Amino acid sequence: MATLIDNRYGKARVRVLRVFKGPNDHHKIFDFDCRVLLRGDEFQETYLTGDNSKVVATDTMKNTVYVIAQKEEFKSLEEFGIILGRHFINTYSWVSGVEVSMKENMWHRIVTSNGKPHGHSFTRDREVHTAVVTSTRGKSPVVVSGIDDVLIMKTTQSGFEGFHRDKYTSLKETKDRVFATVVTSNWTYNTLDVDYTKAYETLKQSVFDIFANTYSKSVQETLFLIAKDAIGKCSAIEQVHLSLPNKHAFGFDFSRLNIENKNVVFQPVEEPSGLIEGTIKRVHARL
Ligand SMILES: O=c1[nH]c(=O)c2[nH]c(=O)[nH]c2[nH]1
Repeated sequence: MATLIDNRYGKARVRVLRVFKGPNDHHKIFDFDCRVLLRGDEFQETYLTGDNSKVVATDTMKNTVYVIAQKEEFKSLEEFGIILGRHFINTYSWVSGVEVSMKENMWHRIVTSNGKPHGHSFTRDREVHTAVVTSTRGKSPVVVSGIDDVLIMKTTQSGFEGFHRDKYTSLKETKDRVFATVVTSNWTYNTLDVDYTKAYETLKQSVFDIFANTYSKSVQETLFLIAKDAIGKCSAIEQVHLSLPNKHAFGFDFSRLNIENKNVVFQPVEEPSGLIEGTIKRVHARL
């Protein structure tokens, strides 16, 4: 005997570039990858008997992404995910839930030699904006926003001292090291009335401000301070998860060559890296 205990299905890696065209060729773009998954008891039938009568073809789901992207006005990926989830729930009475997961490539306006950000020419680095919108029939959608692949490095004002030592410890204490990481974060909200773009920018600015302006006693301490700063600055953010690999760049060992180490030449090491993670939640004041 075998029984189906869970299922969901849909289309993944639907690539969309949506251009909102304003006056004077001033455009706003959303370049993203979208995954839509449907849930519903009646979808069990196709797994159990091959009866497809209630199956919304994944091809239809893919087409729907493009139709909604063209038809609707949205100011953020999060808003797009909410609209798309609502569409599936309203259109198919047997759909009980929809999960829309998106990854947006973050393009920035090219600044030409006149010093002004260009209206419709863009450049991008690795930064990715993520959003997962979970819609359940009869409930409010749940939004989780995130940021991935932001590379940052500081070349001083970072140390690591006073850590536990035992017979397996060889690491030296330092007050002055290179700190490089690739930021991955996601966060939840305590309200449905959110300016998602502003929340994203606030979180990113907290990463930059704390990282750049605060002496780091450990990656762990920096992680907590970033999340605390973002929670303090954006009242809609309820909880922040951060994942910070410690991309080591060790000082080269000049002693073997009898040459003075001036702490200006380092050996970046791809593997292994430290991996520091934490989840920080808002503490609500008791009334
Ligand atoms: O900031 C750090 N935290 C650690 O836990 C750790 N462990 C390590 O070897 N180096 C570091 N650096």
